[in-house]
Amino acid sequence: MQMDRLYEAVEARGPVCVGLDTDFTYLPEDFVDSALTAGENIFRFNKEIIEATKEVAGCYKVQIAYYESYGLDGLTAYKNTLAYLRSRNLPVIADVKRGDIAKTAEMYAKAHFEGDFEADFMTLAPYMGMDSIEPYTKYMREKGKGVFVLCRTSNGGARDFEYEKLADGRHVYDLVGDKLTAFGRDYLGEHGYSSVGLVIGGTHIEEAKEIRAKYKDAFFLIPGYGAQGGKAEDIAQYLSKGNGGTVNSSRGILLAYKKQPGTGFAEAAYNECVNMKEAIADACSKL
Ligand SMILES: O=C(O)c1cc(=O)[nH]c(=O)n1[C@@H]1O[C@H](COP(=O)(O)O)[C@@H](O)[C@H]1O
Repeated sequence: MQMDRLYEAVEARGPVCVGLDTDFTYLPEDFVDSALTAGENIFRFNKEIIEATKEVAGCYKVQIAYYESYGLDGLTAYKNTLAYLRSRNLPVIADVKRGDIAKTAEMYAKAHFEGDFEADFMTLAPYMGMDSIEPYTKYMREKGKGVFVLCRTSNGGARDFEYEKLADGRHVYDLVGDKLTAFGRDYLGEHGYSSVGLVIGGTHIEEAKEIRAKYKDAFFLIPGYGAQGGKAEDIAQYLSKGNGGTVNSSRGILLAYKKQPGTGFAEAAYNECVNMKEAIADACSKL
């Protein structure tokens, strides 16, 4: 089961999730091979980032928009990046944020859990309701796949809908978390975490302790570290003994070389992962 595998990867290598949100403009000029396409260069860059960070990252998240924006060339880079990660036995989250009626969701599940774009996990948006989530369970049962459902996101706009209060006093994000964790209880793994995980942004911390305590069996995907301002001491509160979640940083890792003059991008990415991992471990030890 992939959620058990992710738990074990975090236990072995730490909670850092390297976000491969690779825009062509992030590539150092002297790295770009002008004989190759944008997608081919992006894939070359990703391979170096993966090789440099694979001992210090629990998993990888590949944001599909960065690849779609380069058309078929970008999607080839997306496919190659997923295949490369899977061939090295590194857990990979397809950040595709899907959400649609059940029949269409069946196709999204097929698109991202088998074939050219097969990943171990995918991100989902819950707005259309539980029948838009249900079709993914076929792949949880048959192939052990997992999903991360947006619950309380890292952006400022989280306040527009997710923080709205219901008549019973709960936030809309509480409703999402309560429903999804109840639903996920049929898919618990041996480490106590369900194949249905939640996306909990690391930038809002008011209710961190409450959220962690309430959703004990939900593994969290925690974006917002670094470029969006999330700090290790805040994020640590969403983890449970340093596990139970994976902390994403994309620009902070891919562009680390710009803050480390004289250091190549792959080594700078490694350094950033190590700093992040140590800062989170230190913050966890102080809780
Ligand atoms: O689902 C996500 O991954 C996600 C949810 C959320 O609440 N906030 C958020 O930033 N993300 C993603 O996490 C990554 C954050 O990137 P950086 O801000 O560059 O570290 C991007 O791929 C976002 O699409």
